[in-house]
Amino acid sequence: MNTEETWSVFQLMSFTVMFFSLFPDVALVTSLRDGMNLVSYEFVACQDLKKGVLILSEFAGAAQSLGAGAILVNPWNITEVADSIRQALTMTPEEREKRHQHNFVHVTTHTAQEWAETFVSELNDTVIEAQLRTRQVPPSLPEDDAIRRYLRSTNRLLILGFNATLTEPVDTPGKRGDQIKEMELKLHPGLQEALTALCSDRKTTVVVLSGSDRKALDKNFGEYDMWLAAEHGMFLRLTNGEWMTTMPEHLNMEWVDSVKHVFEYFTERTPRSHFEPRETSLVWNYKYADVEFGRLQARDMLQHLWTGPFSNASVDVVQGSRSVEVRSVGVTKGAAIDRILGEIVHSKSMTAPIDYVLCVGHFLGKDEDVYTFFEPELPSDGLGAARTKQNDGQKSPNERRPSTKLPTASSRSGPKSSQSKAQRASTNPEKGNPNHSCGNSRRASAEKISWNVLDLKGDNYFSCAVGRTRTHARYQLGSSDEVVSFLTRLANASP
Ligand SMILES: O=P(O)(O)OC[C@H]1O[C@H](O[C@H]2O[C@H](CO)[C@@H](O)[C@H](O)[C@H]2O)[C@H](O)[C@@H](O)[C@@H]1O
Repeated sequence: MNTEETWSVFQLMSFTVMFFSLFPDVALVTSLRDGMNLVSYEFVACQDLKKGVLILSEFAGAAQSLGAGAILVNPWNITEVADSIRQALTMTPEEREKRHQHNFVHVTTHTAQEWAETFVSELNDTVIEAQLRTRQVPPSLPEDDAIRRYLRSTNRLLILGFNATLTEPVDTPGKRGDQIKEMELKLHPGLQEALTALCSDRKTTVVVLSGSDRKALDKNFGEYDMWLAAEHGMFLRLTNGEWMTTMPEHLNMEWVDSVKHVFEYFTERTPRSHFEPRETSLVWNYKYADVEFGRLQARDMLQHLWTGPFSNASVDVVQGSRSVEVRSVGVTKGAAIDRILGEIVHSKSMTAPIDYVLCVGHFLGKDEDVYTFFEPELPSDGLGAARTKQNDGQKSPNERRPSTKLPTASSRSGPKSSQSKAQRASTNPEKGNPNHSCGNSRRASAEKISWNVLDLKGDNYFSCAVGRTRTHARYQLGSSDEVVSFLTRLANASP
């Protein structure tokens, strides 16, 4: 482009901005096909004063991002277009303001910089996914070695997932019908004895770290002497204590109502699917539905979500093999474990390092960060090098397990812990039940613990994925039945 051409483009842009800012009450974009339609964005950007209304063809690419504030029309439908013009011209100032505000936030936050960052982040996600695909299937959990090392250690930590780790397999013959009826997660009946024994061992700390809500964990594990970490670790309690929150500060939950609405819509239209509302995430689950239909519905649902509720929200969408989960950015098991560990060490007044960690779960990809948290070295295949969107606002990979010197109530207010918040849990899952009344999460002790909290000597760490072969875990087990059998062996081996 020569100087003259550059100047003409500049003049044209200035003219567009001036024109859009001063004159129109309404912009009517009726393209029959359109890649994006930049004019719509320019129009929105210029409406700070006039709050003009955008009528936008549903065939324009911009409809996906500005659809929430614009009036969307099918340009072939002349009556609809005419109606929308009337609607726009007679719209109340409040409605104009609300619609404008929604789109203005989108235009001003989705900048070129943001686009570039998202692009790189998604590229990284793709690399990680590809690496996971080609990653070798990890070997089976070496049970004998895991038991031998367990017996030799003196301060052990067992981190157990719940769903599909400690529950009965869905496909157990004769059990499927029951599961469909109840849709509720239930502890595998074969586990009670082993769990009781493991939990009552003074050298062992057991944590159930689950995406489930507090109520589900209370119901299934309330009688054991263990730690419960609900909602991917956002809520924590010792079973004889009260729930506390480990939630990062400023967790944005404004998206919840609109996503709920879409989930309810799809639940009604997908037989045997169900929707699990939690406090920090929402899950639409189609594991009992027709899988093919469920997948089609999930795809359709995601399109709805991206064009509507997600357009301005800072959320992570985690697609499971039979579920769609939406969480605020920053809600992962790996992000929470640091804070959980801090609380455990503090509460137990530990004076010796944890010398054995077993971490077993059927965790979603985003939660696999809990496996890598305890790795003494970051993976050398580059998996740890990518900073993905899910990590935004959390630790960078190189900080992934920095806290071997863990923490005190006071040291936890350092740079990393400044994201966590000691506060009373905001909502009581069982209203009216005094046993669940929310408690103060952290004792404000000034005492400092400056020894290494973890001393796993490399080999005293067993991360194990259940029913998954594409994983960052070191080992795998086929199903929760195998978990039951292993935990039973572990419990029986202890003196
Ligand atoms: O957090 P947990 O209690 O240990 O459970 C692990 C996850 O279970 C659920 O996801 C799993 O089942 C889904 C179908 O029901 C499947 O789509 C997904 O791939 C599985 O990982 C649950 O939806 C997650 O929130 C749990 O974290």
